[in-house]
Amino acid sequence: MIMNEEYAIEINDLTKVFAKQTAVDHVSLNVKKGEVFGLLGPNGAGKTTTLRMITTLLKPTSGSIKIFGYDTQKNDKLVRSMFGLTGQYASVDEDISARENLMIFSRLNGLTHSEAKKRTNELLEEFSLQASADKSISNFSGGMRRRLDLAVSLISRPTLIFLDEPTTGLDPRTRTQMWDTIRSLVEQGSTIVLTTQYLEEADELADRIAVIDHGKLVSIGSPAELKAQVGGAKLQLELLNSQDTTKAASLIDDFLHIKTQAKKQTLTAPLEDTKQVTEILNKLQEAAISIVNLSVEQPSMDDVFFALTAGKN
Ligand SMILES: Nc1ncnc2c1ncn2[C@@H]1O[C@H](COP(=O)(O)OP(=O)(O)OP(=O)(O)O)[C@@H](O)[C@H]1O
Repeated sequence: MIMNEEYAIEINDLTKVFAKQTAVDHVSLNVKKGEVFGLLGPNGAGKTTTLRMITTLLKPTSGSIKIFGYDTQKNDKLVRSMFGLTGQYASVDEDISARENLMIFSRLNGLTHSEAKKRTNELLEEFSLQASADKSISNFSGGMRRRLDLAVSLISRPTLIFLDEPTTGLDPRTRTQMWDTIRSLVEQGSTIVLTTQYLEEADELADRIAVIDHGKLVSIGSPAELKAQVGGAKLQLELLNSQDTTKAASLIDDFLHIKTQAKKQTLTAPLEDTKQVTEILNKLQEAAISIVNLSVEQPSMDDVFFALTAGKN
């Protein structure tokens, strides 16, 4: 079997049709080894369905998926031993403690009793769950519960980890802690695929993002590349005197070779490079035009998302 050394996952023309509805529509993408890959999309976009197919929980209608070079439909058992999965399907037992859950899942993963005990202690420590290790998890907070879910999925030290909406429903502080945990997994060399509805989360964590809408891959790239697709930074200048507006606009037009937008004494112009700001300020100063306010706005992931999915929802 020829294995592509670069990719952890290769998805080719993947489609899932439920009854009449196409949940995933001819999606092709590759996930590189060692990267954090984000599947981003609104509710019902097809993220979970895609993840369930990659992780062999759901059979594709058509298309193929390879994990570390192995076809998931032909080698499902082998492939399943290659990754950890956590999120919407985690099935830890509510009535017993975190320690007992970790012990049970360790034994299910084939560890001996003493290995299971050792791994359980390591994971309780790594996920800061020692203090509550012996309490019933029905008393756990959402954040503790997520950490336990993640700990369970890491028992076998998988190098490929799937996280389905890892921070949905968590408060901002717990969400930040979860991000730190995810980053530390990346430092240890794991490849991570996560789904999220949060633009900010994708921006914070992902090396590359696939934007999915109505089952289709709308765009793929690094956060910076996606932002560049909707245009670069914008300069906004507020002039002291409104009678300078026309002159200032034409100075900037000549320099940037674009049409500056003017609204009263506020001018807005797209920038190719933020270094252009200094020269614009110099030119305005030479022309004795005073400004009272200046801002350079970078496009946000929100801008990207709305631009890419505009008119489709
Ligand atoms: N088992 C199923 N049977 C029928 N339709 C389904 C099934 N699972 C998902 N769907 C439909 O497929 C579409 C995609 O759903 P999916 O759960 O993959 O979206 P999602 O992007 O993960 O959304 P969310 O953020 O809400 O989890 C939705 O319209 C959903 O109703």
